[in-house]
Amino acid sequence: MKILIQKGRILNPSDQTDEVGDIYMEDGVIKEKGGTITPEETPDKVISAEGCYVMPGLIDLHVHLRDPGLTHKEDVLTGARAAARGGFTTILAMPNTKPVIDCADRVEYVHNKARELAPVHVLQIGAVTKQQKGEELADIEGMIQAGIPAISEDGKSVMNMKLYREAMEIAAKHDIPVFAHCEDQNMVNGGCVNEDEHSRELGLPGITNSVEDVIVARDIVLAKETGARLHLCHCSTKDSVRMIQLAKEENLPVTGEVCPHHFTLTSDDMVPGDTNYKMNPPLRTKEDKDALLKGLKEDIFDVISTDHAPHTREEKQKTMTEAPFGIVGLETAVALTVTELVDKGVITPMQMAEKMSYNPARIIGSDRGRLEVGSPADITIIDPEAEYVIDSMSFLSKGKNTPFDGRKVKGLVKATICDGKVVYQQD
Ligand SMILES: NC(=O)N[C@@H](CC(=O)O)C(=O)O
Ligand SMILES: [Zn+2]
Repeated sequence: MKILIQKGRILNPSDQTDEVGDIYMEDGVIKEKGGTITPEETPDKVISAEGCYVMPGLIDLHVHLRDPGLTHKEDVLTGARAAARGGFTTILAMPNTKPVIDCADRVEYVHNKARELAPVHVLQIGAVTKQQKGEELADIEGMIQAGIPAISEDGKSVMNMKLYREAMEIAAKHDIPVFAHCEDQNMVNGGCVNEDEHSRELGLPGITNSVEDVIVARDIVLAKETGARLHLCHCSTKDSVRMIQLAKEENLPVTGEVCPHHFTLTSDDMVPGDTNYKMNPPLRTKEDKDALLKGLKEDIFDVISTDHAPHTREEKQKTMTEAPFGIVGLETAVALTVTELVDKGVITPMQMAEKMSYNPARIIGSDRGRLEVGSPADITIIDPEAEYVIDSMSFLSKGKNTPFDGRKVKGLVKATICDGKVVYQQD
């Protein structure tokens, strides 16, 4: 397969180049880049990218594929198709499945299924403890042998610090990152939304900032002591921003991510009773959101991830206290990032390419996330000027649970190319 992309705005974080030109790829590898390219042989496909960003294929470090066991919500194939439509060429699957991915066989199950069916790269993350019970360590080294890019107990925190530190030591020894969902399991105490005037008004149990902050602090301390690379998932509080900044000033191996819903919405936007505004961590206050925006602008946050968390309509029709936490994100992340961050001047298009591709690649030690001659042809083409209304019924994901249905946005994925093959093209 030979593909020529013409006249795009090529954004390459690895050498910070931002220039209009062509890219030519053959057999899954970028062969030529820049200027006007006239290939010797006729390409199989020519894509006009005039007025579009051409970025290294987006990488989402935080996706719930629900496979095995909860495939009525999502499976490897539907999740990967949604990813391709959302501009992602690599996604990392969290291990809170049924059963939990806590041993090599289960990692291999996902990797084999993805290799066979998925249009994009799927990397399975391993759990920290067996069955995510927080009692004994999972077979971390076995899973590393099977190719996990990271370990995570996402969905909860490992509350036993001694056990967690042992896991961090193993991660440090093998130089894989620990992805941390920061939530004190005792302090959360049945909370379902942010603790503030809205939770009090609606009589809903609240989640304080300290539920997140104490674990962020704890995990940074443990990363400092063990040397483990710590990646803080879905940061939502203003103090988490300050703590990551402090850790970076000390040159600790700490990175942080923010999800589009947390930089777009606050608890003021919640529609009472609408469980599509219920996710973990919860939508916080304007003060918190402003701190996240500052953290994104100043590169305190390295990553934008989706925390794509599909649930069924039936489950999401339950009450605010009973419905599960989580919203889908793979098919709205690009638009929300363009609309809320790039268009408003919070971050540049180059920073978008860094936070959605280059930095995630570096965190997992991948050579992707760059547009260089000789690198794998994982490429995302985005029209930043295209305006449209988000329609959850058009999602390829099985999950339609989003608070952004009907929202007017800018920024459309025109095409996603993975290993030199067009895996999605907008028609
Ligand atoms: N974020 C969520 O609200 N839910 C996630 C778990 C998680 O990422 O914490 C899920 O698995 O549904
Ligand atoms: Zn989480």
